[in-house]
Amino acid sequence: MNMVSAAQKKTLHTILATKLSKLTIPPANSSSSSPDQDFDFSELFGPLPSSPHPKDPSPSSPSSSPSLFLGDPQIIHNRSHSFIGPSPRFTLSKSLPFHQDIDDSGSESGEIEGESEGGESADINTNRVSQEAENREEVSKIGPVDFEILRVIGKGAFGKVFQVRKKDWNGIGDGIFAMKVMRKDTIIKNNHVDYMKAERDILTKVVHPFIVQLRYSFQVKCYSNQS
Ligand SMILES: Nc1ncnc2c1ncn2[C@@H]1O[C@H](COP(=O)(O)OP(=O)(O)OP(=O)(O)O)[C@@H](O)[C@H]1O
Repeated sequence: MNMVSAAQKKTLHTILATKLSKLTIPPANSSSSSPDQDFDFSELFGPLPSSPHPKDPSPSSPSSSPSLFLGDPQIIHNRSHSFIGPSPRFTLSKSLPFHQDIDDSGSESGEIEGESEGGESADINTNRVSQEAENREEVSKIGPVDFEILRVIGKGAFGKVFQVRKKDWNGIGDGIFAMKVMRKDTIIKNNHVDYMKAERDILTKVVHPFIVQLRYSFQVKCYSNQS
């Protein structure tokens, strides 16, 4: 058996050490000019309330500093989609039970789409068929004003996810939801429209204890911050 001599080992270590010392880690934000621009929804929701702890989502928490909510959530893993969405040969249903275009007059570009997915504590175990009928009237009124933004809970390739509380206007019921907000202009620009519609359709229709159900989806006009 060939044994590596101590001298050879030392040489290998030296080569390895030289190569490693030349490795550089690029700064996190060096890849694009303004990647967070697509994830800034302050014009829609205003500044987020301070709530550093998920169990204490009260906006009136006195101890938090502004940076806790103005900053982004801790990103554990960044994904980047390089694919171009599903093939257009799949015809997607337009008559989604929970989908409503709040602002039909707005142009596609510049609108912001929000989707509310039942969070863990939201009641998503009701019978969907009867729920559809029950909620039809409710759905016609659903929009951003019906949700109180509590905190940012995540960021994906296409949008930011907020923890929100549904307001109990008419005694219909409130609850904690996850609201995913995406910029339609970015989705269109990146050719991800079919992908987003497929995700919306699938999450609306699939009822499974391991898959969050999409309860509402709506779009609003983007209010640009022009100074
Ligand atoms: N219903 C939810 N309940 C709790 N957290 C959620 C929920 N939906 C999303 N999140 C959090 O927000 C993050 C971003 O979600 P999002 O759906 O935008 O992207 P993703 O599924 O992680 O990745 P991709 O954008 O590649 O599909 C998730 O990784 C998760 O941490």
